[in-house]
Amino acid sequence: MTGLLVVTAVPAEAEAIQAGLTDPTVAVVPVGVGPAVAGAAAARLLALAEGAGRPYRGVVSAGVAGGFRGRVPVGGTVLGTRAVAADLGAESPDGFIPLDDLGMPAELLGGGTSIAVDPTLLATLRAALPDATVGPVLTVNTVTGTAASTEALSRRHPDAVAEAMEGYGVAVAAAHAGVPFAELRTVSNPIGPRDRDAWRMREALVALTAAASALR
Ligand SMILES: O=C(O)c1cccc(C(=O)CC[C@H]2O[C@@H](n3cnc4c(=O)[nH]cnc43)[C@H](O)[C@@H]2O)c1
Repeated sequence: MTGLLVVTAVPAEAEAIQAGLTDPTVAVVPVGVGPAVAGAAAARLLALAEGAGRPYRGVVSAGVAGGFRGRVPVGGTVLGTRAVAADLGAESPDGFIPLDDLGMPAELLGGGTSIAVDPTLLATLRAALPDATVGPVLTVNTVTGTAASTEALSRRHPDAVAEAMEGYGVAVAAAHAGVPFAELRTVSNPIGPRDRDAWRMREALVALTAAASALR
């Protein structure tokens, strides 16, 4: 059994985590932006490790995220309880319909559009990061950038704390491989009308380095 696999979207996130790691068995790999590429890459890494007889004991989707105002501050740390595919479904004049509600056979939905993180992995991370905000993390294909879509997303997911673009893809890969999954994020920007000046990437990367010692 090897250590944890931590997948990030971009190298800057991987480097920030690497800088704060205390456990040498943790592997950190940048795999790309978005749920499709992150899920495909994570699935391959998990399968290669399993095939080599050294399966990872868990996989963590980590990196920066947008935070829902009033739920988590910019610079704050988030631990996901569920990875939610927030835009996987259909639009209708009456609003968004999640894929689970569209009558798909259950076996074609993998873990559904909301996948719970592993409780043991989450408990370990919570113990090491007691100040982290804990709650569902949405996975989106498009960064939310208008007041209307922020309001709609917030109404549909009143308990969600953050949105990012990879968690659900990695969670599906983990579920297929039978490997525990978790999500660790630090907040680079508030979710809302697009305002690049409000992004605090450096602050979020520093927070990622500080949180990295929890990955063990
Ligand atoms: O809009 C831009 O100009 C822009 C410039 C650089 C990067 C981006 C991104 O969209 C980065 C997405 C990347 O970071 C995560 N992330 C961070 N904040 C959010 C968010 O509010 N909503 C969704 N994803 C976010 C995400 O996981 C990606 O890996 C944009």
